[in-house]
This record gives sequence, C-alpha cells and structure tokens, in this order.
Amino acid sequence: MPVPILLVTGFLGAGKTTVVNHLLAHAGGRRIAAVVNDFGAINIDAELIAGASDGVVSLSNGCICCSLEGDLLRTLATLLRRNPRPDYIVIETSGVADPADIVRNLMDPVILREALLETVLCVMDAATPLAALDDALLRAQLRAADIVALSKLDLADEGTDVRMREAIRAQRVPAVVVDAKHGEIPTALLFPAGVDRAPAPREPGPKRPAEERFETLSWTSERPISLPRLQRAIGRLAPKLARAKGLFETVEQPGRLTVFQFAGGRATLAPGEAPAAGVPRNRIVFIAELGVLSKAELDGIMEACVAGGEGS
Ligand SMILES: Nc1nc2c(ncn2[C@@H]2O[C@H](COP(=O)(O)OP(=O)(O)OP(=O)(O)O)[C@@H](O)[C@H]2O)c(=O)[nH]1
Repeated sequence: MPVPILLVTGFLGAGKTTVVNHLLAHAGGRRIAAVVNDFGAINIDAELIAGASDGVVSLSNGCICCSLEGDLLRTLATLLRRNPRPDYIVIETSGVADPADIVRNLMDPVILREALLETVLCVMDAATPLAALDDALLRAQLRAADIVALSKLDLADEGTDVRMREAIRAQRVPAVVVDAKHGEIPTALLFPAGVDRAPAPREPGPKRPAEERFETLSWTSERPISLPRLQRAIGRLAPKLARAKGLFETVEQPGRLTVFQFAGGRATLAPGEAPAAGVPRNRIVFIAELGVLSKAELDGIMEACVAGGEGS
C-alpha cells in the first residue's frame, strides 16, 4: 500500500506548523513523518515542531516548490526506506509555495509507487483581509486545497467565520472549509483513506513561474536581547514585515530561549527550551516583500536590541 501524504499549504504565518504540531500530538500510535520546509537559511520550523526528533525532516534554504525539487524527492525516498515505514507523511510547505508545483513534483514515478498525495490542506488565517483573497499566490493555495482550515478564529471578530467562508466560496474553491482553532483538525479528516484503499493519483495542474516576491533576512547573535528594546525594534520593523519568527535568549530570562512569532501583524512571545549547543543563541528570520527591507537596516535595528548594543 502506498503511504498517504498530507500536503499542508497556506500563506506565511497562517498556522501551518500549529496544525502539524497538533496532528503529531494526536497521532494516536500512527507513525507520522513530517517534512518541514522554511523559506530562508535558518529552518526555525523544525525546531518549533514539538518534540522534533528523527520523525521530522527539515529542508532549509529555499522553497520546496521551486529550488528544492530534488531535495524533497530525496527526502521522501529516505523516509520511505525507513524500517518500519511511516504510516503517513506530512509535508509542510513554506508560506510562499504554490502547491500545484509540489503536487507536480509528487508525480515522480519512483515516489508514486510508494507514496500518494491523499489530502491538500490550506490553512488560512481567518482574519486575512478579504481583499487579500485576490492575491495570486493565496488563490493558488486555496484552489489546490481539498480542505481549507480557518485558523485564529479565537482572535477574530464575531461574524468573521461566516464572512470568510462566503469569500472562499465566492472564489469557487471546491474545498471543504473547517474551523481549526490552535491547529485542531480531526486526524480522520486529514487521512480519510482506510487501510484497504489507496489514495487516487491527481492532476498536477499547469506549470507556473516560481514566485519571486519575498526575501528572507536572517539575524543571529550571541548576546541576550532586551525585551523592551525588542518591542521598539518590532514596532519599527512591523510595517515592512510579512512574517518573522525566531528563538533568542533575553536579558530578563537568561538560560532559557524565548520563541518569537510575528504573523498577521501580531507579535507574540512564548517560553522555549534551553539554548542548544553549536548554534547561535539568537536566531530570527524576517520575511519581507523583495526590496522593502535591507540587511543593513535590519542589522542596525536588531543590534540595538542586544545588551551592550547601540542605545544601551
Ligand atoms: N490565537 C491563535 N494563534 C494561532 C492559531 N494558529 C496559529 N497561531 C499562531 O500564529 C503564529 C504563526 O503560526 P505558525 O503555525 O507558525 O504559522 P505557519 O503557517 O507555520 O508559518 P510559516 O511557516 O512561517 O509560514 C504563531 O504565533 C501561532 O501560535 C490559532 O488558531 N489561534
């Protein structure tokens, strides 16, 4: 029997990793292998997958849909050679990926014999401005989906759910739309095939030029960050950012990492693990539309956040 693949797509910061984490936490004894892909040199997502171990394989340095076709296929082949073989494979794409390109990659004859795309899930921030649904990338992600999961409904105004469902329907998206507060989607919905049924192969769709709209800037440092200064820095950077995430140590809480997230215009901090050896203590990835934020400007603003930095 081919191993069913779940492809998780959705715009930058929509809540894809949160869905994958929920799925892995509720695996119920199934062996689920996760392949996560970040758009950037530092693969933060692999670290944000709770209890990431040998079950999570990360692809960094680009977006699966364009530059890493070979890498994705090699990674899948390695996963499929594992003994015991995974029961399911989840591929989390980067937020700038067009899923049609990945669907086409998965039609590789060698992979097809052993693994088949079962479900394409598009995670969508419920508070996404309705006008953004006209964006070509977002539309491609929605159109490829079998299931659209509305995230962050807990943060949305009353009526958002209904408005968003109507807007998605107006785009003639054939998918089922479900709520996914904090990544909660029933596993049975994502992997509906019984053991006696192989998922059907699907149409790969037309080839599109790779998206070249966003760029990733990384910032690393060894000195702890001051929280009030970080707040000021994020205030200055926010208008230019599509997404940011990272791990760092603060002056206020030495010896522990803090997980930083900036998505949908909202910044959050959460406690993380102890710092790992061999990697910089502070690692933040910033994603912006091409040409909007320079590395020099970013470095200037971020260096002012570390103890002993400018403005201390
Ligand atoms: N309140 C709330 N926050 C959520 C929900 N889903 C995700 N988030 C938060 O949104 C932020 C981004 O979530 P991720 O799961 O990392 O998003 P992502 O789509 O994987 O991000 P990229 O891979 O960078 O594109 C994090 O701070 C999450 O905790 C939700 O349902 N409710």
